[in-house]
Amino acid sequence: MRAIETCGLAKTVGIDRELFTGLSLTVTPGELVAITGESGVGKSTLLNMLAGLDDADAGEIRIEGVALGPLNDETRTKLRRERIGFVFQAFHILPYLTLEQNVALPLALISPDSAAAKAQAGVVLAEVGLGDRGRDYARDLSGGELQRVAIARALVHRPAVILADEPTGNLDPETAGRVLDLLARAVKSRGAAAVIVTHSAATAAVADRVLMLTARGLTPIDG
Ligand SMILES: Nc1ncnc2c1ncn2[C@@H]1O[C@H](COP(=O)(O)OP(=O)(O)OP(=O)(O)O)[C@@H](O)[C@H]1O
Repeated sequence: MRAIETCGLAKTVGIDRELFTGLSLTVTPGELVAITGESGVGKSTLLNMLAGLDDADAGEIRIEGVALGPLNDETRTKLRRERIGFVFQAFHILPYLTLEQNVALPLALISPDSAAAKAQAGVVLAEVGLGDRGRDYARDLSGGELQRVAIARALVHRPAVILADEPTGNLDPETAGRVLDLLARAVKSRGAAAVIVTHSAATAAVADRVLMLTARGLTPIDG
């Protein structure tokens, strides 16, 4: 089964500015794909489309075999909450919640069992090396630590697909390398499919494939 499958995607923004056409991408479980390309070419737009947050003008996106196009908003939101995890550059971690509460948030959207959610949050926090910090408030953490919390939160509901937009953009190279290793190991051990938008060579180094986005779609870059 393919975790992500797109075929002939096209996207126009504004009145008639065509970002790309004929874009095809297949990502299998356990595979980590890095997408690079010039500023403004449409990398973040493509991630939003893969998450069902933005519509394609042509072509189809399937997540675990389910086509996003025909789904109504409610079903799309359900699929996104249950099957997709996000990591953003700006973290989106809430400062006045504890790490445990931040990481448990995606589970709260799926199931009301808060004790189980807390336990599960503790397990992923340990996986990212923050097992003893669950009761600390997010506002007291460093940038690298916050990014690890963001990764834990993206993984906690065991999504089939992980989408990351410049996940190490704010970090120094050494911390960025450690965070990426961790993300790559988590993707592999869980058999998730990951798409990471990046300008960083360090991300490209942990990826199984690096693809360049241009107006004509995605082209492989030789490692
Ligand atoms: N809803 C919209 N209406 C008009 N223009 C848009 C819309 N969404 C995106 N764009 C434009 O589409 C282009 C692609 O944006 P996007 O953020 O996807 O680029 P990117 O490749 O991620 O860039 P960067 O590397 O700088 O983050 C930009 O020029 C942006 O201004």
